[in-house]
Amino acid sequence: MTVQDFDISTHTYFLILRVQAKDPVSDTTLDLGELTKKWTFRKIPQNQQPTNYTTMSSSTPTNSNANIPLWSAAAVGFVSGMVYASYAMRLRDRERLRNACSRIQKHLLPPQRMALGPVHLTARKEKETILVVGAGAYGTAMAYTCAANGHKVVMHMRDPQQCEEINTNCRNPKYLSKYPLNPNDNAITGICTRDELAKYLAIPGIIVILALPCQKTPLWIQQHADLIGEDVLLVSTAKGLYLPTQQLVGHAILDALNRASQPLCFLSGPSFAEEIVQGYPTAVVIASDQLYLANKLQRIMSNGKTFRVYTSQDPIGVQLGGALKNPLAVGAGMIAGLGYGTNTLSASVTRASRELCDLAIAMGGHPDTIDGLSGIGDLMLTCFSSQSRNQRCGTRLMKGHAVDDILKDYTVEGVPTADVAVAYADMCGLECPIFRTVHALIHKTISPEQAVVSLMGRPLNQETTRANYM
Ligand SMILES: NC(=O)c1ccc[n+]([C@@H]2O[C@H](COP(=O)([O-])OP(=O)(O)OC[C@H]3O[C@@H](n4cnc5c(N)ncnc54)[C@H](O)[C@@H]3O)[C@@H](O)[C@H]2O)c1
Ligand SMILES: O=P(O)(O)OC[C@H](O)CO
Repeated sequence: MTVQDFDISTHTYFLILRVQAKDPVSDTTLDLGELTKKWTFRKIPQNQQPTNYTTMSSSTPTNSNANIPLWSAAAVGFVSGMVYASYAMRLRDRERLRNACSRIQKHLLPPQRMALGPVHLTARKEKETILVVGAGAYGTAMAYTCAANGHKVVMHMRDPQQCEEINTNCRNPKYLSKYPLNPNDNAITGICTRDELAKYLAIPGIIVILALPCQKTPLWIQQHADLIGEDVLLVSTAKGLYLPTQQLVGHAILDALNRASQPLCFLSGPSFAEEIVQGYPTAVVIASDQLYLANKLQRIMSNGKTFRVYTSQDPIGVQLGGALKNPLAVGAGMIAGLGYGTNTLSASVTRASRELCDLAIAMGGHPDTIDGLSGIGDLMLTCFSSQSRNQRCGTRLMKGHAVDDILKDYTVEGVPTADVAVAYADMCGLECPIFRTVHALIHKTISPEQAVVSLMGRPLNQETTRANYM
């Protein structure tokens, strides 16, 4: 941040401020705004002075009087803001930088703030290399989003034919095949061999988006741990709880790497893959213990029009919200499969949201996170839309389809996650009647008729009583 120039004459003060800062992540200079007007500081009679800010005016100086104390106050404001901003930059914290810039702006009158313009941390300009692991529906949507923003995107998949098709015809033959994979003329490359994977994973600064089903993610990581450097940024999009060890997927990834830490982010929120590619405005959240990692991905993936990324420093809550909504969406589908109507669905989703909050908070999530995109937001999306595979699975189960047949047709994270959710509820001493009923219906330990009686016939109580605790 630099003061380019200022000039003080007896009656008039000319300020030309250019406000810049260095982005610690991209190492580029960010333009935060510019004050190019000539400001005149004039003395206002005591009884006309506003109480809480320094008065300046951009009118041409005529009879205005010099007012050194006012200028001093403004200068102190700017300098304190700059000191705070340089401190923020040392901390590599863009939020603090934003706050520092707001502090500077507080010393300006509203029209002057408008002249300066809003404080924008401009979008990252450099292009990244991004490796998307998994060429399913969500991997394709993630690759598309990153490629549309101009990044170099490579998708890794197991199937050589699928890979060939992507590289020759620019389409994923298995998922979202209607959409050409060259948004903004930036073609996505397919790779399928371990050697190619090793080559890309060795690129300094490579970002790896993991778009595999939750139950497959730790195994893939374990098989490729030797290729994944300790500074490779991993972004998990899996929305599930890992059944073999009953872990959050992040913990399972670290165990699979056999490392205590790794740059790791979690992307979650209400986002059907196809709607992303269709360009329907979509908002997601990316969480990391290290906020700067989430901030970095926020700038890489957001596009200002159709894809908006929020950041979070609650990776536990974001993982729990995205995973636990899935068995509840299976339950919503069961209601449709049993032929019930909107009363039943609305009541069930409302009570399900209470269970989701109670369980996620008991397991370490933050309440605000569960109220957000990765909790209630995604619960709404999947419970109310038959686009949801979890929702469709519930409907098919109630129509007599076998769960194994459904799982052969498509990924349903809610099925294995229901088992872990019930284990978590036991560990926390939570009643969670909807989770338990969905789990029992999936495993056919109760009939649909018994399920209705067990939910509707529970002891009567107040709506807001935290009766969920056993
Ligand atoms: N589809 C969506 O709209 C959506 C939205 C948000 C989040 N998600 C989450 O993203 C994750 C992936 O879901 P999806 O919809 O892309 O699933 P999908 O079934 O469409 O695709 C999964 C892909 O993973 C590949 N795969 C499976 N096992 C593998 C292994 N062992 N090694 C390598 N590749 C393997 C499959 O071949 C397939 O290409 C899930 O956790 C899901 O909840 C999906
Ligand atoms: O199709 P589903 O049920 O796996 O849901 C996909 C995503 O989780 C929606 O955000």
